[in-house]
Amino acid sequence: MAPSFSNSDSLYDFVVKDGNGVKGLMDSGLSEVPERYIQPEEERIRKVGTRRHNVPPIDLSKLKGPDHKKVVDEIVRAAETLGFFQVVNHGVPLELLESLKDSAHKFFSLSAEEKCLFSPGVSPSTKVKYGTSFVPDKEKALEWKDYISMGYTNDEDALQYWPNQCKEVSLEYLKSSSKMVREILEILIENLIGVKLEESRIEGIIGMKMVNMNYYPACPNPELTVGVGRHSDMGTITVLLQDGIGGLYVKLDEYNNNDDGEWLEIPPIPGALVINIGDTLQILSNGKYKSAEHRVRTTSSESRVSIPVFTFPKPTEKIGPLEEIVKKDGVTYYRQVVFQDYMNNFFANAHHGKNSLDFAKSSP
Ligand SMILES: O=C(O)CCC(=O)C(=O)O
Ligand SMILES: [Fe+2]
Repeated sequence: MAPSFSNSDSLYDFVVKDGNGVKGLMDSGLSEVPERYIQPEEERIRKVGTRRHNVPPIDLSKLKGPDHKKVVDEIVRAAETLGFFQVVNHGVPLELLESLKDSAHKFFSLSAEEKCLFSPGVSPSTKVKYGTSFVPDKEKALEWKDYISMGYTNDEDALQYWPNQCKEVSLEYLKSSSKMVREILEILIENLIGVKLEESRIEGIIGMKMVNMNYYPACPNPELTVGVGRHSDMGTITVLLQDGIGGLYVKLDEYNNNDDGEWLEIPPIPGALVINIGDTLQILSNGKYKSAEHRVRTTSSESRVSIPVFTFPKPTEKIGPLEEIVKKDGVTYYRQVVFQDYMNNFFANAHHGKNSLDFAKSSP
């Protein structure tokens, strides 16, 4: 029998406080989404009529060969416009991508009690967190998503504190994708300032990493809910593995000659990884590279998983437009902020498009 939640508070307790998540809600036999998940009209995602992003994925293996310059240009162009692109021959083994998706399903099929061993305050590490939605206590409508977040400090801690179902594969994913992240970042920075940044500065910009596993249960009313509301990622570069279900959208704007703010679906491509530019890189580049506004639709038929690796600056790092580019531009659009402060502000608010960047904007 479907449970009845006498009021919104008992639902909130069941999903958020007791750690049942959206998965627990669906497993309890629900046939329609509770009020608390219903998005206002303007945030709902219509599947019908949306176009797909049909630019072919960038072949990273061609960086080592006669097409080097062409591939660099493709990466730069994507970072300057959409802030989103897909890559193949990225150096992350294809079998690993399959194992990652399997292990995400394994983790989320555990009982709530087992997953709650990673809830904040219970988890053996503050870097490992099981949760639901984004910041539930700040959101009017909750997001239709559960997640496990695994912050990286060192291999030993990862193997000790990350969940058994996914620790080995996640660590391997983080390591093999990091090489590509560095390569892409170096290309983007060199294009911007004409030279390579010193090692210590690069390290500051990519010094913190985290692997997340997102789980979006099949939803009885996908037209009323969102998996993730519109947002940009706060870090430098995000690498994302999505399964074959689809539902990830990126917003077009004036940089794409599209003033209407149309949303394009990023279609799943077997073996490809999605790359997106985060707020940090928009700030460092003084606005030249665009952090991408994106969101996720829910689906009625099957559950979906996605597995991002986020690369951030170290929390103590001061980020602001690179001096070299400010000199060239003669104007600075962002102020210097300590990355920990940027993060605190990011997590203090529900998802709301690219408003996260306002925190770092220079006063006029
Ligand atoms: O599930 C996806 O495709 C994207 C998830 C996402 O945007 C995020 O975790 O920041
Ligand atoms: Fe995101």
